[in-house]
Amino acid sequence: MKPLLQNLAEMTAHRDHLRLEVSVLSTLLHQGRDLRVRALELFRDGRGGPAMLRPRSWSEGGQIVSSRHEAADDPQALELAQLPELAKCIAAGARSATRASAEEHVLWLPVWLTDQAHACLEVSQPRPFKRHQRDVITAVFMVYQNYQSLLDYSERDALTGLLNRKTFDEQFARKSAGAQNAAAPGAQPVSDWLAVVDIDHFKQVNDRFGHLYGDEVLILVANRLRSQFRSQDRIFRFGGEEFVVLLRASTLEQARQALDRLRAAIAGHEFPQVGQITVSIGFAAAHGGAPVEILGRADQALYHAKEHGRDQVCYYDDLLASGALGRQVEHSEVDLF
Ligand SMILES: Nc1nc2c(ncn2[C@@H]2O[C@H](COP(=O)(O)OP(=O)(O)OP(=O)(O)O)[C@@H](O)[C@H]2O)c(=O)[nH]1
Repeated sequence: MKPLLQNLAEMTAHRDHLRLEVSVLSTLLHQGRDLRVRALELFRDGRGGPAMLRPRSWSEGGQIVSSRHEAADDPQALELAQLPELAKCIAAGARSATRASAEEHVLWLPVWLTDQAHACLEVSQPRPFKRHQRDVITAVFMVYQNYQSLLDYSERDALTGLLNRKTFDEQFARKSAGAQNAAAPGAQPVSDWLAVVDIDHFKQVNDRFGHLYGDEVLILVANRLRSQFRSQDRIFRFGGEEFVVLLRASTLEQARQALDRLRAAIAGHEFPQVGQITVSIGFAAAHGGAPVEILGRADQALYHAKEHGRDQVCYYDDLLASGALGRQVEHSEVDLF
């Protein structure tokens, strides 16, 4: 068995959330005989749907394995309410919950990031936890949670709390590589879309009302993006007044509708002092090329939306099919880097 300190050192060497999770589970697994460990992801089933959970990684035959499914499609997902002790603990913002029966003793440790529990570690064994054992498990968990929050901080934009560009570069490159591996015969069709959302005439907001009001608009638009999309969609602030959404939708029409709903929601919102603002959106399928090419396509569609009246959603393939891009790209000032 590896010494605990060595396990902790290995754990904090990871810069990737899933590897870090696997590493903490593997460390916890060494803290008792017949111990079972799981990391449960907490998510919502659709916008406003019930709180759900699903095992994302778990111990199996002395190893840690991870689910191959996305949270929303995971057949192992269940409603949080089915684990009432854990549901109560999360509702109360508490640090741990337990359940004891003749066959099993369970300890749940929710992972809190700011004021939200995104995941929960579950440790169980057939006998009660000894005091020392529970203290060690809790201490390992605290190191994990602190490190998670540092990692999370480095991945986010300070103003809006959305994921930052660096995180986009890392996650999108990884996702694209995964999609290419999954492009085997019989694999599920990839149904991700990449949208670039850009506030129209944002410079005027700053010029007329000042940077503080400009910042406020950015925060409110970010909040709107968060509430408009589901938990499996990823939202990034790319810099300035530009946001990128990686959207999961089964069809082109669903993606278009989701993006147009966002556009209409922003256009219909009265921003304090500033009044009405609009956004232009360009989007493209998030597969069929290198990340930089996909981003370039969405950017070209955005550029077209800006050039043709703003406050609209444009899809790259539509523009290509209609010949609209051929003319535009020649004069394009779109900067890919
Ligand atoms: N308040 C605030 N402004 C920012 C921030 N980052 C970038 N900006 C401003 O965003 C503005 C972007 O302006 P432009 O790129 O000219 O675009 P625009 O005025 O939105 O025009 P279109 O995109 O063509 O509709 C500039 O005035 C930047 O100073 C920020 O973090 N806070």
